[in-house]
Amino acid sequence: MKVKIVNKSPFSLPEYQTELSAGLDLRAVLEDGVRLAPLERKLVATGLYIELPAGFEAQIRPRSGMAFKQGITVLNSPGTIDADYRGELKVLLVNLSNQEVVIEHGDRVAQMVIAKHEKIEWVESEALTETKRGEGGYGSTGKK
Ligand SMILES: O=c1ccn([C@H]2C[C@H](O)[C@@H](COP(=O)(O)OP(=O)(O)OP(=O)(O)O)O2)c(=O)[nH]1
Ligand SMILES: [Mg+2]
Repeated sequence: MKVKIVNKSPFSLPEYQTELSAGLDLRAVLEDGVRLAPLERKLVATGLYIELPAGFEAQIRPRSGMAFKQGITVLNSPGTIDADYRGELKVLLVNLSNQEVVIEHGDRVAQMVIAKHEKIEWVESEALTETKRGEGGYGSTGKK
């Protein structure tokens, strides 16, 4: 599928790192590096603007390496980019480690997965179809 993109970043377009990768890595566009104190969050620019077709969204997700090694994750994960959004793609990072973490200009800070989604119409009803599970959840199965 072809997707329109405007690239105002100094970097090349986001790429799949391997042939069958689901995510396109996103690079931070920063004047200077950004410092994140423990539990601090910051919105990081990407310099990218995309135009998704109707019925698609982009999900901004953490990179597992950064999460494991540095405790950096995407606070609103998965971030939702709507098909009608025309603003700059931004990544909301949070530092969940107990140390300050420095993010440098050009670091790959998150990955973006393009996904299909449904658009639904509600059928408002008085009651729902009965099932074996019923209202059970939160570890209800396997209990005696
Ligand atoms: O990680 C993110 C999440 C969102 N957005 C942009 C694209 C998205 O289409 C728009 C709105 O996002 P969302 O619906 O999550 O935010 P909201 O708090 O509900 O704001 P709004 O009232 O503008 O929808 O912000 C980003 O750039 N990065
Ligand atoms: Mg919204």
